[in-house]
Amino acid sequence: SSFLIQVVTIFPEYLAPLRQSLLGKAAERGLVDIAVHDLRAWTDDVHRTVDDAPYGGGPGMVMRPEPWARALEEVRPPGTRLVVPTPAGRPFTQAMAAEWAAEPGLVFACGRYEGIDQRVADWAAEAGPVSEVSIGDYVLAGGESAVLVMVEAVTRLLPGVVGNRESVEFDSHADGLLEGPSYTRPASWRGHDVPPVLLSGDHAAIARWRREQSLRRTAARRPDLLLRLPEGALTEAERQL
Ligand SMILES: Nc1nc2cc(Br)ccc2s1
Repeated sequence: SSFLIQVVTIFPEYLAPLRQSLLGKAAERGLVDIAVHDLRAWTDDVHRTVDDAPYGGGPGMVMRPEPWARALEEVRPPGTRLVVPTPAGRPFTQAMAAEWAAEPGLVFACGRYEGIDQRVADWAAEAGPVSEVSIGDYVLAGGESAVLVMVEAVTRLLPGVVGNRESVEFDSHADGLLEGPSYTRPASWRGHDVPPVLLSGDHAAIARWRREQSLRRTAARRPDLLLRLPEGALTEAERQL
């Protein structure tokens, strides 16, 4: 059965890339179904109003709850996870992507302005899991770009979408560390040579070298990931690196 992705947004054309490339092929092969809905279809005034001034004052506008509730009541199958991208959300992680890929589908609510009336997420939690997540510590103009990112991260984990399962299993972050450097031909290129161990054919030495490169790169770029490693993930020698 195919994984059903639904997106509710006031900029449906922004989600057009979901029909391209990887996702396009997966959709053609019936592995994933994508439906994009325009929130304004559920407004009831002539101006198709989706926003209003914030209670308590403050800058900007807030998205009104009623159009969202009508949209979600119509498109969200009971029990389906609702994902709400927001700069105030929990960090989106590869673990979340893997967890969500094992579910029957997802509904994404794309906020604009200063966000969606909080009661929508509270109300939606009565009918299934709700995940308020951010894709990074920067503020976008809306949730649509975040949805493109999360849809790509989730769908590439669906069985059959990425040809080479190995490349999925050995993803960066799969063992909690960053991927080390990669090389291909030519062995010597503009005065830069491929590390000789990779041409040695000594697979044990290559594995050791790759592990060390991952550790060094993780320590340099993402020391926070090292702190999060489970007990025993690093040998004593590796901790010394
Ligand atoms: N990092 C993120 N920024 C934003 C901004 C808006 Br507006 C909606 C969702 C997100 S996720």
